[in-house]
Amino acid sequence: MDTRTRLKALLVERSVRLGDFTLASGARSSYYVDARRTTMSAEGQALTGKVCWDALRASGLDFTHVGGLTMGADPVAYAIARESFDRGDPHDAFSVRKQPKGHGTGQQVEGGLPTDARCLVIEDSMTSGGSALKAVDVLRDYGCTVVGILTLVDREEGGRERLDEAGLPLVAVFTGSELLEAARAASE
Ligand SMILES: O=P(O)(O)OC[C@H]1O[C@H](OP(=O)(O)OP(=O)(O)O)[C@H](O)[C@@H]1O
Ligand SMILES: O=C(O)c1cc(=O)[nH]c(=O)[nH]1
Repeated sequence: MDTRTRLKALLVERSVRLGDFTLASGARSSYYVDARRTTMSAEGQALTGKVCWDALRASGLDFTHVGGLTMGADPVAYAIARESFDRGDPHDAFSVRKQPKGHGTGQQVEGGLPTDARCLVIEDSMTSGGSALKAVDVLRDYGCTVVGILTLVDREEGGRERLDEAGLPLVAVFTGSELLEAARAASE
């Protein structure tokens, strides 16, 4: 089985839930992708790094660093950074806090991101695109350039259109509908 197929199987098995859920945007949904249950697993870390790194290299996007709004983005970004090192082309990761830290350094961007970085913003699961765009705003205020977005799962609920309007290219590894279809087939 190739790595993308195995990662999809892991997402279907560990992350896709059918039911009634309230989303970050406030919208309701009949399914939820708890990507963390895949991306934080040992096998999921390895697969996420490989599949996302290949997708980014195929995209042609020119970036120096990867990261997004904590916490869903974190294990995806760290897996990509690790994979980039293993492939001999290291790209460091960073995390964007939802709020600046209330003590210590008071930082909102963690990981030692240089202000001349070309950032690739990471999402685990994108719905409205609001979380990705929040990370973009914080990174631009910090001084960085944002060159695009990668999401492990695009739920196809307006995020791509909002990013298009903002002039930001989106790389989506899986769609919500393909995961949902596989989950429904598996439960039959
Ligand atoms: O495209 P959007 O409408 O913004 O929704 C997607 C966001 O929702 C989830 O995060 P959540 O806010 O649940 O927080 P978490 O990452 O801290 O778990 C997910 O990790 C995305 O970041
Ligand atoms: O929109 C969201 O909040 C959301 C949807 C989803 O499928 N998974 C997730 O972690 N967040």
